[in-house]
Amino acid sequence: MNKIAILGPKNTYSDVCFQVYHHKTQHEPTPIYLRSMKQVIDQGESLGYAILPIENTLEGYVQSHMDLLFFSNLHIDSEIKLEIQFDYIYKPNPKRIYVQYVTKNQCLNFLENHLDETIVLTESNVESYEKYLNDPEGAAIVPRHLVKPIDLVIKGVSDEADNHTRFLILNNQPLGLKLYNKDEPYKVSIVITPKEDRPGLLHEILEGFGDAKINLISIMSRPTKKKMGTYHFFLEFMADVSTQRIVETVLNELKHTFDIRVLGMYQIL
Ligand SMILES: O=C(O)C(=O)C[C@]1(C(=O)O)C=C[C@@H](O)C=C1
Repeated sequence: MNKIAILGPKNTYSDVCFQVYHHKTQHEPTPIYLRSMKQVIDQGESLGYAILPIENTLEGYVQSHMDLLFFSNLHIDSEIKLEIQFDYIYKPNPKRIYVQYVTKNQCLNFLENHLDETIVLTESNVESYEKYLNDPEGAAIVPRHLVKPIDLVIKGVSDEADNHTRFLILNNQPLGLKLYNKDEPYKVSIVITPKEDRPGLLHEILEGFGDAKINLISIMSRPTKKKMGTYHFFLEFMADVSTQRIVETVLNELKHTFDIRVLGMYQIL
């Protein structure tokens, strides 16, 4: 029986994503709740599945999570986007605000008005909630679904009301096109690493995709962490059965100059 590594404790947004994944696919690996995103990715490789929040409306790509994905052997199974809502709950005259490290960057305007309290970063939103419960002078930014009627609360503290996070469901299986709904377009995520450094490399990549009329969704560069000034490029684009051949041709062509790693060909659930 497969297991799935999820950022815990239970009821994090990653856990909500797992419930939605189960509902949409009827696939129910046993959830294993872990205390940090690094543990989720490390243990996901042996457990079979893992859930990784990768991008947010306000924060953009979560760079530390991207790096975890790049340096793992996991592939992308599918993608789920969730609405994210944060409220602030507090004890009278709080001295400390517990907030998860990605959540903090989604609530910067609110926190700017709370400079007298000490910000304590946590690994997950539910950890923030538990720390608040145990601290008589505590406050926390937490998902709305955790707030109880007895809590003192300020509702809606994200920088923008329309806030979404994109989660990747990862698996340790061999790479393959995973289609939950046939005939739907799918997304391709790849990492391109130049074999050597010379002018015009990025132009060559973009030209390859442009000439084939493949519509790129995003391109990001991240340090390879091997040598200062060396980067790999993370690209995402949409494809479907009619463009599958063209995509293969472009990737094969680029392989002459670049190391190409396909992270996944997957559907948005
Ligand atoms: O702490 C949680 O609830 C999580 O699932 C993690 C996480 C993240 O790291 O992006 C998920 C969604 C929100 O963007 C904030 C936090």
